[in-house]
Amino acid sequence: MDEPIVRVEGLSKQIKQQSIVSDISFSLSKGSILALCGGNGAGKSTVLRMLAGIMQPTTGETIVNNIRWKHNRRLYCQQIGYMPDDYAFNHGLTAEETMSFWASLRKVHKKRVGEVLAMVGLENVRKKRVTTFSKGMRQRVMMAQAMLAKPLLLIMDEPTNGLDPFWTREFIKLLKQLKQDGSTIVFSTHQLEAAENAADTVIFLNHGRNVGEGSVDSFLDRYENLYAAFNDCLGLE
Ligand SMILES: Nc1ncnc2c1ncn2[C@@H]1O[C@H](COP(=O)(O)OP(=O)(O)OP(=O)(O)O)[C@@H](O)[C@H]1O
Repeated sequence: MDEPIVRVEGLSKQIKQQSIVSDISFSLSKGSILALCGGNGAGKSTVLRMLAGIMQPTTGETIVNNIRWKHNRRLYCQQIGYMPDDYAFNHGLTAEETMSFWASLRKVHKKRVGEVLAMVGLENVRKKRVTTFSKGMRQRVMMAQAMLAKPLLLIMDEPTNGLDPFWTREFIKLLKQLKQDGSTIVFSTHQLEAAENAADTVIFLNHGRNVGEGSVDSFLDRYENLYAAFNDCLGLE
């Protein structure tokens, strides 16, 4: 493997003495796509929040582009675009105004707002208020904001939630395009078809632990699909 661009070492999170995430480690080379897969409450969002630098790990380290979160949080976060699994939009703002606000915070040229809205198919509704958008359209606004600053690492929490089949396919195409352009991507999902179609490697999480990992191709050599692989890793029928 090339020199990894992302390194996660022994990441754990405890909240009120409860173990939420235990000893997660992985590394990613530039231009690779990792899917974190698991059911509700498996710990996916918690891992992604720690990797995004918005939640402090109890133990372990995250390193992106050789920058340790512990050493330089600001510079670390500048390497990353993060799409959370939920977001409360400001009622009054249009899609374009919402994106322009984020663009100004990140010192991104306004021209990029139109580019990313076009990438997620929202340029025709850019003058409409985001609060009038469907769940899937709001997801696409959040994807667009994560891509604004052309981050080295794109982290997306449940990006296909609320997307219809057309936009799920478009999303997969978009990820492949971003990968070709050199982005490294980590996304979470409980939709294993999305992982199968979009990711290079997967980690299966259960109760905050890694219960299986490998390349999608290596799983598909051994199993009919990722569902069968996931069930086997969890010891299910
Ligand atoms: N701030 C918190 N305080 C207490 N428990 C928490 C907190 N955040 C997460 N948890 C618990 O940690 C576990 C993992 O949560 P997390 O949101 O990371 O899972 P997830 O895999 O993203 O789930 P989902 O697919 O339902 O979004 C859950 O049992 C959740 O209730």
